[in-house]
Amino acid sequence: MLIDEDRLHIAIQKNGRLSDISRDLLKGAGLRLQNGRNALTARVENFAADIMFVRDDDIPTFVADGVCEFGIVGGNVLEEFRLSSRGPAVEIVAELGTARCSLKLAAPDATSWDGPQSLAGQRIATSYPRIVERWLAERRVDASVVKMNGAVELAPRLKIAPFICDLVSTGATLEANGLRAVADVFDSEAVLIRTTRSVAAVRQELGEALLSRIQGVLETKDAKYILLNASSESLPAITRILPGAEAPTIIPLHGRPGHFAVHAVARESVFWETLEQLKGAGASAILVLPIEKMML
Ligand SMILES: Nc1ncnc2c1ncn2[C@@H]1O[C@H](COP(=O)(O)OP(=O)(O)OP(=O)(O)O)[C@@H](O)[C@H]1O
Ligand SMILES: O=P(O)(O)OC[C@H]1O[C@H](OP(=O)(O)OP(=O)(O)O)[C@H](O)[C@@H]1O
Ligand SMILES: [Mg+2]
Repeated sequence: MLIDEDRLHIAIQKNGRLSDISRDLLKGAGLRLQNGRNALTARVENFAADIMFVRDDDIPTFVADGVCEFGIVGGNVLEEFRLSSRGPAVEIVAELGTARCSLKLAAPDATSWDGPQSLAGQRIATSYPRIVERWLAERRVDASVVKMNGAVELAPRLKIAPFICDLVSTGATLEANGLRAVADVFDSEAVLIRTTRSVAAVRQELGEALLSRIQGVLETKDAKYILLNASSESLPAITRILPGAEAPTIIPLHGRPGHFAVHAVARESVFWETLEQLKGAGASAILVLPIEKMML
């Protein structure tokens, strides 16, 4: 497939933790991908866009160079790229609230730790040398950083370095390797990035359309439509409880003076506890409905 000037190009991870997240987000935005899992590119059937399936480390470069207008990548990979000399021709246009993890400094359980100065003169193995070097410089600690591309947790056992700095979410990998986290270096989540290079008008327009759809998907992720009935006295308390709702619509109930139907979009998760609170405040006939699409 040749690069087509009239189509958008979106870089996503081929195989790994971000692959399904990225495909699902594009699917949620209504994009139907043509090719299967093994292709390196896919044409979108119903939107003028092509998808590139690449290693996550290459995604910021593709977007910064303008080869792809959009990409989905971990904030950690983007930050490491931004600290490189290639310059920041990339902007974050949406935080995806998923693939949350932290880059943490860790050491074998028995290693003593009295704060960052414990690292002075030590070696630290990591796949994110620039982030770690910045963290050390901010704390004026002089330590050496050893780059490893994977299996960083093995470094202390292999005597490559007594400390590591790697991604942690549940902590199970650290525990399995007899390591404990001693400091948080960088918190990360998946992000949608866009090139800051100028883009041909047709692709600029496609980009705006895609972004608006993706923002709609993110807005509706936890959003629910709530309907309930309430008396005029209970309305103030009820509207205070509605989670993340903007001004609700309040409609008089036919044949029941002083009683209203309340319709509201809740932007946050609606838990059973919230329904119980609403009921306690005088609401009845409470319905919580999923929202399929939203465009603001
Ligand atoms: N344990 C985790 N929990 C949540 N998110 C994670 C976790 N580990 C990594 N991530 C996020 O997912 C991204 C991709 O992780 P993955 O392990 O698939 O990358 P990779 O092995 O470098 O893949 P590639 O082959 O594309 O280079 C990471 O950069 C990070 O943002
Ligand atoms: O705290 P945990 O929940 O145990 O997760 C942390 C692990 O997850 C990531 O690796 P991943 O599983 O993506 O495998 P990889 O090393 O092949 O990238 C990361 O590099 C850690 O090794
Ligand atoms: Mg990678």
